[in-house]
Amino acid sequence: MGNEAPAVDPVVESTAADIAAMRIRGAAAIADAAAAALAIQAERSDAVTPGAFRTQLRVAARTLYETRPTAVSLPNALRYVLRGTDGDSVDELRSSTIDRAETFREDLEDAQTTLGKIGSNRLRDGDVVMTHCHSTDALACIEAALDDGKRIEAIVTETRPRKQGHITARELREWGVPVTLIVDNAARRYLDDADHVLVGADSIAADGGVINKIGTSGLAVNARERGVPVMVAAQTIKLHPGTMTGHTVAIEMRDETEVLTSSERSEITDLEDGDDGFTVENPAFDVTPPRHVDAIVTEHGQFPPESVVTLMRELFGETTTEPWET
Ligand SMILES: O=P(O)(O)OC[C@H]1O[C@H](OP(=O)(O)O)[C@H](O)[C@@H]1O
Repeated sequence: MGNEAPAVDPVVESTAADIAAMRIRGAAAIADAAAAALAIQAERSDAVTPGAFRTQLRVAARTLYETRPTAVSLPNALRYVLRGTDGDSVDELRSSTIDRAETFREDLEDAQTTLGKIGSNRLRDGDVVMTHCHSTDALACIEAALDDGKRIEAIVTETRPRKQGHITARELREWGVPVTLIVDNAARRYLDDADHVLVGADSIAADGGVINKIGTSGLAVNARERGVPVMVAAQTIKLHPGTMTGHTVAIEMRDETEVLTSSERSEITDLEDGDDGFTVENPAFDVTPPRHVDAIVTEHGQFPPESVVTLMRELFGETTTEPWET
């Protein structure tokens, strides 16, 4: 009995469920929600010994970690908070965890503001920006450019299958930015009207490869062919330390119901028992090779993708076992 994994706070469970179902989505928002959930776990912990507190926190971190595999901001957030958990008593552990989570969340917000200012330098008055999916880091660049009085227009891809382009369009319209919404397949046609492609990232690999919403790599290849620069807005929590030691970034495969309804499926297969010869694949992300990316904009400055590894080493050092695995 004593060896059973301790129960985690219901808020941790519900945050994990919200991340998995994408009610909380976007790499930065996921990291923020995970840190907030760990703080609540710490605050409400019923552990009576430091060992029990730490075990409970590790189980909470693992619960959050197992929700979605691609955005490295999630493990980076969990690692940051857990490594700051310090003290000899439950009370000390509790308050250090809460403080650390708060610091993380504040830094996250500050980093996005700084990144936005840096990224806005690439945008000139009157520029047209093509976006893909919904990225708060990418939008921070546009917001900063607008704050500087620049007029910006946007071409927004719908971003199948979940149409997060609609979120981008709504936000840009709230800021008064003229928006043209297009289906993903129209991107190449409209690149001639764009001065930049601006996207976010879920993970950045050590070789400068950008892991972002499915369709980004095709868009970047087309942009290169059209001579339109591709700018990736990514706070340093999107840097994937594991890729420095040869790990690849797992690409999340999501449910086929995001792509087609069951009645659409049965129109295709027309078989009550299903059809073994018909498969739907729904990868949520793809990898854009560094040669198709012009700049990665972080809160520490802009980097050619190939040089991002230097920053990665500086910030993360050598990777070790994750705290929730021990
Ligand atoms: O952190 P921010 O810039 O907000 O978002 C970064 C990326 O996270 C999103 O993934 P999803 O919608 O969670 O699958 C998109 O791929 C977006 O570009």
